[in-house]
Amino acid sequence: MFSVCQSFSVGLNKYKISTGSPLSKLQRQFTIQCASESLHYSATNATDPASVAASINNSAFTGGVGKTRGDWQSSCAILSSTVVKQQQDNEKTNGVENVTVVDRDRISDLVPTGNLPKPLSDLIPTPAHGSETRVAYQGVPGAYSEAAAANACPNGEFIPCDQFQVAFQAVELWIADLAVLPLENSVGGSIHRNYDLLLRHRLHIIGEVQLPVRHCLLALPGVRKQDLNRVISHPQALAQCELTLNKLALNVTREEAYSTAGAAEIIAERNLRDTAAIASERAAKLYGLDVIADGIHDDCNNVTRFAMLAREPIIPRTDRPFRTSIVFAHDNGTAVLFKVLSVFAFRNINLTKIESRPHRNRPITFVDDDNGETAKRFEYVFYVDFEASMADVRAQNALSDVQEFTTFLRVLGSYPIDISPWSPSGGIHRYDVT
Ligand SMILES: O=C(O)C(=O)C[C@]1(C(=O)O)C=C[C@@H](O)C=C1
Repeated sequence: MFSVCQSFSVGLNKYKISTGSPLSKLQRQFTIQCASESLHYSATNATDPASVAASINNSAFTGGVGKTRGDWQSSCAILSSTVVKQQQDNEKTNGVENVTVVDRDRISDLVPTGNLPKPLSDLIPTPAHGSETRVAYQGVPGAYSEAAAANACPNGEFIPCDQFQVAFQAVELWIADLAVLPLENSVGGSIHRNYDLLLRHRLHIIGEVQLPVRHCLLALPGVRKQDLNRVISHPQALAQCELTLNKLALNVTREEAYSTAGAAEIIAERNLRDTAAIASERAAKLYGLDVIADGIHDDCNNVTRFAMLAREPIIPRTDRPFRTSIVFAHDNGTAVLFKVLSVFAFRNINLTKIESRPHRNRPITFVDDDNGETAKRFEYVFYVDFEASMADVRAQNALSDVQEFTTFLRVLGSYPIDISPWSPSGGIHRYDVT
């Protein structure tokens, strides 16, 4: 028997939750009703309707998306199911889509509160443990990732991790509240490892940091460029400085290190007088090295985009520019990728990034061609970023359509775009060799 226990509202929609009998020790079935439909939801560890309401609100836009439209609505679009329906009717009559703000608590959020963007940090949840937000990053102090973490959370406590995966795990295991990890660089391109890890872990993107990266060549005090046999750094940093290193005409081999600042640390610890590191000025100060060439990155607009990852998503809004990141896969079909991308184009939603990675569970399929021969086809998952908030009905409807063409769809996060003032990171022709 179900009994009505709790009502809650999401934007303009009112919902009632009824609790049912337990499915198991840990699971209980709940029914959520709104004016137009009834959805079933079973929650692990949830014992009361209030915590179900909270977890629904949290997972609403970000959970993995099920196979059917019903699953999709219960996991992703519940916050706006009525709004979407009304909107679709409007679309039919007007051919135009409006932007609707959906916020779980306050109708006043329907009204944008000002012209200026708010700082990113006002969306970072306050940690329950009461102390500073703990931010995991890959590398050691002096790494660009540490600078990005400080940018994301100026008063944070920073936790260095030796691998990207460890930073993911630090958040999952509650050692950290956030992880700040690089996704792409304007010169070096995508950091594929982190795209793969996003899919393997269940963290949510809650923000981004676009960090201008200014590389320096560092060596022990007194070392001149003609003393060098080796330059060591993170592979991204080596790639970002490739042309400039050639121009400097150093007679050096290039070797990879796990972090730019880690490379500086190695030189200091081992007293390597024939080796330079590509790293930040801060790394030079921390490890007692000299800057022997400053601004050695190939492009003065050298920017790395970092994702802020958390265990819980943030509630998307429309009072500032938002980006949404999704990942999807599809089965064989004609022009599926084109169809998927067109759902954004038709709604005037700007795509800012597309990345494909091998489909881990199904990297290759075999297809019979017209000559009766079997060909191998590579299979991919696609990561797409687009400029719209999941609180925007255009984005909700676009994803509803994407669902039609795909076999797997997950919203990795809907988060404010970093629009902090731009200062170039110096660069080519600006180095000064001693
Ligand atoms: O080694 C560092 O300092 C890092 O923070 C890593 C990293 C990266 O992975 O791309 C971050 C920013 C720069 O693009 C170079 C390296």
